[in-house]
Amino acid sequence: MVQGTLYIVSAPSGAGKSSLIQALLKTQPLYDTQVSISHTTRSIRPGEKDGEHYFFVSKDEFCAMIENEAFLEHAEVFGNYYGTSRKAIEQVLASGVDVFLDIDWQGAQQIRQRMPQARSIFVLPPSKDELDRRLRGRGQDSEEVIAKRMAQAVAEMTHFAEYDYLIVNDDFDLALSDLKTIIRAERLRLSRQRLRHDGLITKLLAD
Ligand SMILES: Nc1ncnc2c1ncn2[C@@H]1O[C@H](COP(=O)(O)OP(=O)(O)OP(=O)(O)O)[C@@H](O)[C@H]1O
Ligand SMILES: Nc1nc2c(ncn2[C@@H]2O[C@H](COP(=O)(O)O)[C@@H](O)[C@H]2O)c(=O)[nH]1
Repeated sequence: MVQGTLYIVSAPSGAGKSSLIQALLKTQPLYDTQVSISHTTRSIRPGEKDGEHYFFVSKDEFCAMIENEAFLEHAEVFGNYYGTSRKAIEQVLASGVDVFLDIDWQGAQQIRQRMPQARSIFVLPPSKDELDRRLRGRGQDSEEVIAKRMAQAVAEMTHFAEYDYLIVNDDFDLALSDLKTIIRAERLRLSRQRLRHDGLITKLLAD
């Protein structure tokens, strides 16, 4: 079985990374691509479901998971804790499915150290004004939370060069097409194709 590829997607809050990942998943079968569901201590937003958008846990539960080394990576973002379950990711990758992580730059650095084979994508907004408009347009965060996220946006964006790919999410369909192209190219990488088509290559090269 060829291992799935782990994709890290980061962006300043509101740039559209979750929307892009969700749109991509609609075009891919579940047996090919899945998104990781993180654990978080942040409060649940209207419309969010526990176990679907996040696993919403208390700080004590989160700390216990850190102690039990249950996270592949974890970080404090905008005053809340977020983490990626090690077991869930390892199981899905082992079954050959590609997994997307919607995580911040701190988590991305931890994953790169532990899994250098992971691929990473940074999503930029077309402008700061548009980022602000999208955060407000989403209508899910208070003024205080929006201000905190805008204040952190530049700090997040300074890490763009650490990523393998850069997508500017101005026109959504174009950005989605860029994301699909990246996935397609990664799947066509010689090393993966060789593993996948080992039998065929052996036959073709036989005398
Ligand atoms: N290309 C686009 N043009 C206009 N609006 C967009 C575009 N992409 C996303 N949006 C909208 O911007 C808002 C923020 O998008 P989204 O929630 O996907 O951002 P995010 O980067 O995942 O944020 P967070 O890190 O806070 O989870 C949403 O209302 C979404 O519909
Ligand atoms: N390091 C991690 N960052 C994560 C994880 N899950 C989400 N995030 C990032 O947090 C912010 C805010 O998300 P929101 O849902 O509260 O808007 C965003 O940048 C996410 O990418 C995680 O498991 N680890």
